[in-house]
Amino acid sequence: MGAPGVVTGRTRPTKVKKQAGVLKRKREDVDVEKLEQAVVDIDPKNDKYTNFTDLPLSDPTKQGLKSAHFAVMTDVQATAIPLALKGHDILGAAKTGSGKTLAFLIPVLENLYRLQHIGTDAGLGALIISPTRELAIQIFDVLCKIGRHGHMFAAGLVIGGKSLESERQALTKMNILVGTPGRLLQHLSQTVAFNVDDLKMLVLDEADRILDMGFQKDVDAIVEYLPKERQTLLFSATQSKKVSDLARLSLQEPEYVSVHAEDRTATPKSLQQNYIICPIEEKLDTLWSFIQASKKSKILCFFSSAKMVRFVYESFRHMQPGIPLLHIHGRQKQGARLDVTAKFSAAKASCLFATDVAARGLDFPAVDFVIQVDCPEDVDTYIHRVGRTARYNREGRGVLFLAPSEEEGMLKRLENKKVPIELINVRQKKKQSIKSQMVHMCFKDPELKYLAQKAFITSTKSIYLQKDKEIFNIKNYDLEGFAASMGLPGAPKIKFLKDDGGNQPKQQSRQKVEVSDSSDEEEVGAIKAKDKPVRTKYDRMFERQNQDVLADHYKKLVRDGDGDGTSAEEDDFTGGKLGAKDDDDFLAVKRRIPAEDDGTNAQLNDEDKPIVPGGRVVHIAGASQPIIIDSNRREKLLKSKKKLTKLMDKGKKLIYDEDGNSHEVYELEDEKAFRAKGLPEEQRQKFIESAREVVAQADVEDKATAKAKRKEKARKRKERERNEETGIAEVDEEGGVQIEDTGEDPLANFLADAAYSDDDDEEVEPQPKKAKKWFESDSEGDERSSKKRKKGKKSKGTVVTEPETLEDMEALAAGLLG
Ligand SMILES: Nc1ncnc2c1ncn2[C@@H]1O[C@H](COP(=O)(O)OP(=O)(O)OP(=O)(O)O)[C@@H](O)[C@H]1O
Repeated sequence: MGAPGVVTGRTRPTKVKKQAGVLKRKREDVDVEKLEQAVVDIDPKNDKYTNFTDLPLSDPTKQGLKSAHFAVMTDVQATAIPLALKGHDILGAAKTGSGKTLAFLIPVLENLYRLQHIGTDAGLGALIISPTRELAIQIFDVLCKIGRHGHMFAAGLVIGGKSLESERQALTKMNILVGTPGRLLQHLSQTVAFNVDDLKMLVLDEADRILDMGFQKDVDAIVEYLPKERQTLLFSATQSKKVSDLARLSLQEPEYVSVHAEDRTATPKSLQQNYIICPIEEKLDTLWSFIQASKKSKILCFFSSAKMVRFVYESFRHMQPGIPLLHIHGRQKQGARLDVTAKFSAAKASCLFATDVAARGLDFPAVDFVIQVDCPEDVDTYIHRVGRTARYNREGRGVLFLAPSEEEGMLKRLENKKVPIELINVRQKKKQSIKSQMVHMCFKDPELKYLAQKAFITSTKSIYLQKDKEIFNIKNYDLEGFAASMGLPGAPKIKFLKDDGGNQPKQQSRQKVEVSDSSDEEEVGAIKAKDKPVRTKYDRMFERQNQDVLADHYKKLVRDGDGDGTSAEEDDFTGGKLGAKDDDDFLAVKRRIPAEDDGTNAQLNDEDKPIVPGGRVVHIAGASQPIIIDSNRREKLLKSKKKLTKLMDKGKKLIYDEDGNSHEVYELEDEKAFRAKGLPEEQRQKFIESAREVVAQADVEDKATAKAKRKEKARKRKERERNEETGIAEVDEEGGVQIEDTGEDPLANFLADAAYSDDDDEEVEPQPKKAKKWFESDSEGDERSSKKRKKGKKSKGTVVTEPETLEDMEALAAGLLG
């Protein structure tokens, strides 16, 4: 078995090797005949198988199982493998972590082996479909693990992420393929050489998920390509015997392998399941406190939206929780998702925040706790989420957070599906409040605040869109409190339609939205893109709604025709987990773009009628020329404000003469008139002469003005000094010296004086340097105080005159001492 996309098998370059190959082939033929007989002899109803070695398996498979230390079969393996070896179609339902992967992989290897469906010419023999890329990779890894010891199949993984071309070349040589529905369908419809006519087996892991609404179309289309005569195996922890599904997949008399019916619980025995009552506004406090109390554990926390996952991850990370945090959701790039799964698998203590993209099938080793922070949409989702712990007889704990209004409905449903769960209480002593930290972080970091707003909206929206209204009723949640718990100053405005869900399109499962969202480029994107018209950022901008939920100014921007729609958030917001169609039904606030101001300024008038064949003429405000719309591309141009501005006339710069007539900046004179005035050189000289005279005259005027100004200033200065000398100065309340108000700003005076002081000429009278009197430095303070003393500060606001007579001096002294 080889690496993804690489054909494995042996090459035979030399004669000796060729002979060895022939011998080997013969030995295999003998082996195959024996095996065939042994399989015919199997009696699944009566025989009891315990170990893998009890089954008629090929040597390479036995070796592979042995080297991976798989010896004793699990219940589902012991029941399903014998039936599948005999070629039966199977509907397999067994608990999470019970070993379903081997229950279908072993029959795949064995049945193809016995048919000798091997080598590049044999074509595709088995197709294994998984709902997520991570799960497909995991299945492929197990296939390689047990198939690498002597099997010569070519096996490949088709999940996207690589170029179609490179996958295409390898694809045509594969015997076994593991893939996600979207990418597989893409190859089936586009890769001509991909031949599935001889397909022997089709396997659907997490079959209920693959057959539900999210993948329905893709899977039906894939099945159309496959031969009807084939063996089909369907496995899931939450499998049902839906007749419609059986018909869709042309199952023939399927064997129903249901292992958990016997012990009367739908979940593993080694799993301890509890729930706590936790109002929505206390979820973050409770989760934080829980993490603080379990820093040495491996914890997996589920949320209903990718934005919430991001918000909790980012905010908790800032608060340094003392345990490595990770996050995974469908909007991450494939590389990042794989990195996270690898890190969480390898970690001893870690906390992973996840959406339901990690709910199914993933086999993280030794997870201690699964915390369902947001209530799952249904019991099946609960079972898959909680099944990430307590796998293959190991112990594990699941804790479900239920809002008071969710309790009754959810418990009823869990009980109906045989899920044993008990109420526990949170120790109030251990509970910490992180509200103030959240507020502080959101205040300090606008990006986090914005993320909080988006997380609030998607979480609320996800509750609102739940189909099970008995459990989820948006009116029962304290949304203001919820927003406050996230550090937001108030709940972002979201208007729900009066029609409270009655007209909702039948709710798509949240998982589905998440998963299909996760695979923007690869899984579904390429196929679905075909059905949808191409939408540009500008299109999305005009279609966007409810923008005022996040920013009032944005609406204003759009009304002003100023938004360019290129904000980084745009994709995030419109491409969120819940699709644009949901937005229409969910949010009442529509962006209003008046027809006359719709951002295009294109006014279609009477002349819109086609006057040229195949086109119509449109006049654009501000453009001198009409444009002809004769193609879709041109039609789109009308919607693009940016492109339209290019068509508009550029403005002209004008100057106005004394009579108020406008002229262009450069106006060309009539040539005849110009020549009549004389030779160009003479005209130039004349012009220079006249300009020189004008400049000289202006110079004389300027000098006179400057001189007059200086004289005036000198006069004012003298006057001030005279005033001072005659004592028209006051001592202000603070004890500072204040000039009598002359109606001029002393600072302005000072600056003006300084400006002129540089170019003082002989006409300017010498300036006594007293200006600093009003703006002194610290050292000058002493001088001032001595002067004050000289003038005699008697009391605040009292005008004091210089003592002239002896009596005056005695009176001043008495005042100073008194
Ligand atoms: N016979 C076996 N002996 C020992 N370990 C086994 C055996 N079969 C499976 N396991 C181990 O049990 C774990 C769970 O197996 P697997 O992932 O196939 O479970 P599953 O039933 O597909 O779970 P889920 O429903 O969550 O997808 C794996 O780690 C696998 O290696």
